[in-house]
Amino acid sequence: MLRADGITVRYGRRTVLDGLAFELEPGAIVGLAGPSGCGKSTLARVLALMLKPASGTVSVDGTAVRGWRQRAPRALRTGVALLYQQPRLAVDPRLTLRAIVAEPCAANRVTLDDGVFDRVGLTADLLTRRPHEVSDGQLQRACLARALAMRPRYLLCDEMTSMLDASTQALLVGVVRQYREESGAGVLAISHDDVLLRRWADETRPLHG
Ligand SMILES: Nc1ncnc2c1ncn2[C@@H]1O[C@H](COP(=O)(O)OP(=O)(O)OP(=O)(O)O)[C@@H](O)[C@H]1O
Repeated sequence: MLRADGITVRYGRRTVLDGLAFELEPGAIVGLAGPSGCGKSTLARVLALMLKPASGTVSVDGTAVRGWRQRAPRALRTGVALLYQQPRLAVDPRLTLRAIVAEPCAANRVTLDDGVFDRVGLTADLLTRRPHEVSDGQLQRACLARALAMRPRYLLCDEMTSMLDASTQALLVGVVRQYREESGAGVLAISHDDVLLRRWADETRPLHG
């Protein structure tokens, strides 16, 4: 279980999350709904151990998180993956797509399973290109491959498909669902598109700060 309790986040004087509790069960795909600006991305960043809340606790499969960002223990940090709306902001523009996918595996001494490229539909000719030589959809496939290569126990998708055309959306959602079936990972899906969310998630929960 990926669990957050009593999470409060402030940006300056503004409180965005106020004592929020949230649970993501293994094997579940939970949609997160709420108006723009209510703190969905903020919660995703807290759950991914990338943003330290002003107060509150996060635990990953029963282990309480004590350090955040680079200070989070590797086993906790690599167990939770976060995918963003804009893949171009999430990659090093100098690297090839293959290197982008391989980087976290190398840093964490995880063997890269080449099957991950097939899984997201990245062909060999795309893997030698750099981000400016591919489309947003192709780059987002690489970001998903990079996340899945680490076999996360929880996958947090923050508007992962919002910038993409319908067929790439469907492909990526299908890949995530299949990964969930095989691995029993828990998935959090954040999207403005209610229709997509209903199709994608087993249940949708409102965000109450
Ligand atoms: N780094 C930051 N510094 C200051 N304010 C921020 C920061 N990040 C987010 N905010 C503000 O906090 C509030 C919550 O932002 P957040 O991105 O979590 O909301 P959201 O529900 O994901 O919104 P959207 O659906 O529009 O993506 C917003 O008002 C936003 O402007």
